[in-house]
Formats: sequence, structure tokens, C-alpha cells
Amino acid sequence: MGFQCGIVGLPNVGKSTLFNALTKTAAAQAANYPFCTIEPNTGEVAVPDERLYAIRDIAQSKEVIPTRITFVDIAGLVRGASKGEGLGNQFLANIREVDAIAHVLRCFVDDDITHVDGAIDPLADAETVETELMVADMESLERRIAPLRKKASGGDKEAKAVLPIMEAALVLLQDGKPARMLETADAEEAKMLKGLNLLTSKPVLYVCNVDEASAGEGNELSQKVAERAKEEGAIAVVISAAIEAEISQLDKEEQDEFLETIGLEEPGLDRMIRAGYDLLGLITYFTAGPKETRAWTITEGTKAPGAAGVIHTDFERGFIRAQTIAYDDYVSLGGENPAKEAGKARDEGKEYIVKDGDVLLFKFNT
Ligand SMILES: Nc1ncnc2c1ncn2[C@@H]1O[C@H](COP(=O)(O)OP(=O)(O)OP(=O)(O)O)[C@@H](O)[C@H]1O
Ligand SMILES: [Mg+2]
Repeated sequence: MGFQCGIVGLPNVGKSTLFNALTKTAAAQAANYPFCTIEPNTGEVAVPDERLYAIRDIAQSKEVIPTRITFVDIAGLVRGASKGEGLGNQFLANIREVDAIAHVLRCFVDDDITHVDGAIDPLADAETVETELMVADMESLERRIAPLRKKASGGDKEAKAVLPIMEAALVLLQDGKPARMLETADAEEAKMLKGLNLLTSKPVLYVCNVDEASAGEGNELSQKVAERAKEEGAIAVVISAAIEAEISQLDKEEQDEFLETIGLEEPGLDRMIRAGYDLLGLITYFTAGPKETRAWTITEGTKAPGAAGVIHTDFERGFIRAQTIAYDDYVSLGGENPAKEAGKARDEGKEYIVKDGDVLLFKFNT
């Protein structure tokens, strides 16, 4: 299923509208009443990447195949959800399954669209949702800590290692801060924190759902969200879900015209998908040939054999080496052969950490 980004927020803020725009479908029911969505909607979305076309033009490939990530449109969360209010715990379980969260905040004013709390206030909304996630995390930690303490005092090594992280996360949460703000000492600790699978340790992207007129520059409400995000070291994107849903139904030419009239260079969705991709800690490498130019997704830090394994497990098992050309070299020199002649096609081995944009050709034994 790949990497999943969950669309989370209060009811009736435009989550399903956004999901439909992302997936260019009307697969999710979007309507003006809270709790319209109950069962999560899941869809794969192509990650827009201009580099694919630059490589294609050089390699003369017949086809371009972008890489994809999955978005999950999750039911709206309300105050008390962690105690089972609204549709409560079931939704929290849906959130637990995703790798990152796109938190949709209503930044449009429209008296015809119901707001569950009766007032438009994206910062208060963010607090409400975040509080529920934090309460759920605190309860989960409290439940787990006591038995773990017993194990640790009995000499269990794993319990001893993870306990301090759990305790630190709990203290942070009790102080009203999400677990993602916990400062871990090293990669090992970061991994343990991730392993706890807390709702608030997942990376968050704020999505400001604005009115049509604010789709380009945002508005006062989205500005406030941007400030909050900055304080947290998080990212906020401005998008008008309603408009994006319309744009996504147009063909490319009509899209460009429409975008120009509303003052956008590219669909807000493209920015959002890329932000989601970055948020997940993902990078892209390419393969290029006469048949296709293709983008592949790996997590940052993946070594060459692991990257090969994304294509086929045989490639990983029989990995010998990877001919590697950096994207900039590939494009500026004009492709594989010129890059080889210029000495820019490196042979990399098993320990090579693949970089974003690498154009790779794997040599392997089967
Ligand atoms: N930017 C926007 N401007 C105006 N109206 C919008 C905007 N985005 C969404 N809407 C409208 O808000 C209503 C709720 O949208 P949607 O069903 O997508 O919300 P939701 O967050 O999925 O709700 P639920 O939690 O109930 O599933 C719909 O009528 C939709 O057309
Ligand atoms: Mg919905």
C-alpha cells in the first residue's frame, strides 16, 4: 500500500472535498453536514515531478510513470473523541494507521456551511483536534507504562531502553505539547519514539482550506495558521479545496487558463502532494530507458540495494552495483552516454546512500 498520509480535521471542514480533488474523482461523498464521512476513503495520488519530463525528453522514453502516495480521507474528529464522543475511538484507530497527517483547517467564511463549534477559528479548531489526539496518547502511554516499569525492574533490556522515552513523551503531553516535539538524542531513540505509534508523534502538515478569492495568497485566517506552523517548525499550505475539486476535473489546457485567472502558477494540490511527500521523509530516484522514464519512492537514507528492492526483490537480492548519475548532470550533459564520457556516471556499491534525483541503472545477478 505504500506510504499513507491521513486527511484529518473537524467535521465539515472540506476533507472529502480535498480528497476528491487529490484523487481527481468524486469517490468520497462531500456534503454540507458533519459526519458525512464515516468509513475512510483511500486513494493513490501521482506525485507531480517536472524532472520526469526533462529526463523523458532526453531518454526519448515512450512513457512517463510518476511515483504515488496514498491519501486517506478520515472521518471528522470532535471534542471528546478520545472519550468516544462523535464517532470517537474508531477514527483514532484510522489515524493510527497512517504515516503522516494532513490537518485540514477551515479558513473560509461561508454562513451556509455548518461549523460544528459555530464559529470560524482555525487555531481553536487545531487545538480541539490536537487535544483529542494528545489525550488519546496520554491514555495509551499511561496504560503501557505501568507494566513496562515492572518488566524493566525485572531486568528486561528492551523495556529499560524504551521506558525513558515513554516517560518523557508523557511529561511533554501533560504539558500540552504533542509527542512530535520530543527531542530525541539519536536515530535509535527517534526509532523507538516512532515505534510507540503515538498519534501526535506523526509529522503534521497544516492545510488551510480557504475561499476561492484567497486561493493564491491566502487570507487573515490562513496567515494565523502559518504563524502557528512556523512556531512549531511545521509546514502550512494554502488551498481552496472547493476550487481544486473543480480544477481537477478540467483538462490540462483549461486548467492552465483557470489557474491564471485566479492567480496561481500551479494547482495548490501539487504543492500539497509534494509537501506531504517531504513530510513523509520520502525522496525520489529515477530509471530511464526507451520504454519508460519512471520515478520511484524511497525513504531518505535508503542504500542502493534497498532502492533496487523497490523495483523488484530480485534486484535487491542479486544486487551488484548501481550506475548512478545525479539528476543535474543527467540533464545538463544530455543523458547517459554523455554523462559516462564526462565521468559523471559513478558505479556505486552496496553501501551507497541513494540521493534524491539520482538516475539509476542496477546491475544484478538472478
Ligand atoms: N474552500 C471551500 N469553500 C467553500 N465551501 C467549501 C470549501 N471546501 C469545502 N466546502 C464545502 O464544505 C462542505 C463540507 O465539505 P466535506 O464534505 O468535504 O467536509 P468533510 O471535512 O469531509 O466533512 P465530514 O467530516 O463530515 O466528512 C461541502 O458542502 C463542501 O462543498
Ligand atoms: Mg468527509
